[in-house]
Amino acid sequence: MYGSPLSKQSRKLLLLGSGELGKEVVLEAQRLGVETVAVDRYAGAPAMQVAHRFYVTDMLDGASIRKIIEEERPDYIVPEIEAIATDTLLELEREGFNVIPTARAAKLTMDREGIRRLAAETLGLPTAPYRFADTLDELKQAVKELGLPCVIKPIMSSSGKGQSVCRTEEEIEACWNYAMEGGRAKKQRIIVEGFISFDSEITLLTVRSVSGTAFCAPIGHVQKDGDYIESWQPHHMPPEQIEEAEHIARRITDELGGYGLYGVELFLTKDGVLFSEVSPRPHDTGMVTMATQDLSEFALHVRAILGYPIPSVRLLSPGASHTLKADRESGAFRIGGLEQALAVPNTQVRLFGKPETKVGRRMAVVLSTASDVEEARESAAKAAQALFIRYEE
Ligand SMILES: Nc1ncnc2c1ncn2[C@@H]1O[C@H](COP(=O)(O)OP(=O)(O)OP(=O)(O)O)[C@@H](O)[C@H]1O
Ligand SMILES: NCC(=O)N[C@@H]1O[C@H](COP(=O)([O-])[O-])[C@@H](O)[C@H]1O
Ligand SMILES: [Mg+2]
Repeated sequence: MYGSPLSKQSRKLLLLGSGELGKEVVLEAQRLGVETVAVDRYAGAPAMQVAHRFYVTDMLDGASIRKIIEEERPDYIVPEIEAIATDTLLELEREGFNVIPTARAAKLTMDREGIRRLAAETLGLPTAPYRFADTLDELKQAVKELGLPCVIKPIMSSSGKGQSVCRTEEEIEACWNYAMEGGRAKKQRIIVEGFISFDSEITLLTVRSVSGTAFCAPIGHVQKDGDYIESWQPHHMPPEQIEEAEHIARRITDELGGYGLYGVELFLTKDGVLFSEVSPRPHDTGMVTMATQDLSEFALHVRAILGYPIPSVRLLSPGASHTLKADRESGAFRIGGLEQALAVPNTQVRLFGKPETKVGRRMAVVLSTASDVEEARESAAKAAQALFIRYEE
């Protein structure tokens, strides 16, 4: 029970991170009459454009996020990106604030080491073989132990930033330098993983609510340079493989706990399903659910957070998503081609409204439905190809 936004009786949700995923969380929260506050490192972030209020700050600065939270006193603190001062979240939780899904989940998933050690070493879930390295020499040793090719990633990064595949010994140093530049935080540690030649990879959206744990239909996706290009739902899997995937997702999300939606990333291989990583929040590949499900991943996240029941999740139609990415840096640009893109049947376009482009930055997504996944993928790809960015500086 709560009153209207901006009243004394309101229910308040504060987002840490205000990108395209947060924008949808804010919209869903507002549908349920919740007051929303968006925080991110730059002004004009997508979720800020739709929230009741916003703050611009460095989210790795614990004192600064504490100040905002103490002033706002939100009912729910909802992390939307990995790189946040999570020790401050742990303290705030101890002081009685509600961090979604939990401060520990945010802390463990912020760095690849925390979540990988928990999944592989504590829970015994199958993963790619891995090592950690703090120096170039340690990296060389790790590569020797794991063999080539291998995948090198900063422990704190997302959307493939700083990530590369190392194929020869000569490439090790370049991969190291790339990882040093790409990490979000100042921390220099990296993870090296054995390269997995998977048949396909999926995200299993898993929602924990008062109604228990529910799984969405598996979402297949294709990634390029560590970042997602297209996704589709459902990804066809034999029932035993779905069971294996759900078993892994349940183990890791039960361990992390709390209420909210998780995106469990899994590799499907000939030797079984491997755990890759987990987001304790809506997942980029899950944007497809805005077209395919009765309740999108964002609606599910908000319902779970507010403590409302989720008796069922229905897949209404097969569907696909396809991203539009920028290829240079600019603060003056227009996105065109919507006339052609929207002429594709059963297709929608979401422009995120980011104020600047950067090389590889995701600016929009196309969502298509069809009677089967293949057709939906074709429609989404066709519409995405029709979209373009015209740079004016
Ligand atoms: N060990 C591996 N073997 C083969 N491919 C891999 C491996 N690790 C990662 N990849 C590929 O790179 C993609 C991105 O990796 P990962 O999910 O770890 O990075 P990320 O930066 O956290 O991405 P995001 O934030 O978008 O989830 C994976 O989805 C997969 O396609
Ligand atoms: N894979 C994680 C992911 O997709 N996160 C989404 O991208 C935004 C950052 O985008 P930006 O780097 O373009 O600002 C985040 O705020 C979140 O919405
Ligand atoms: Mg990932």
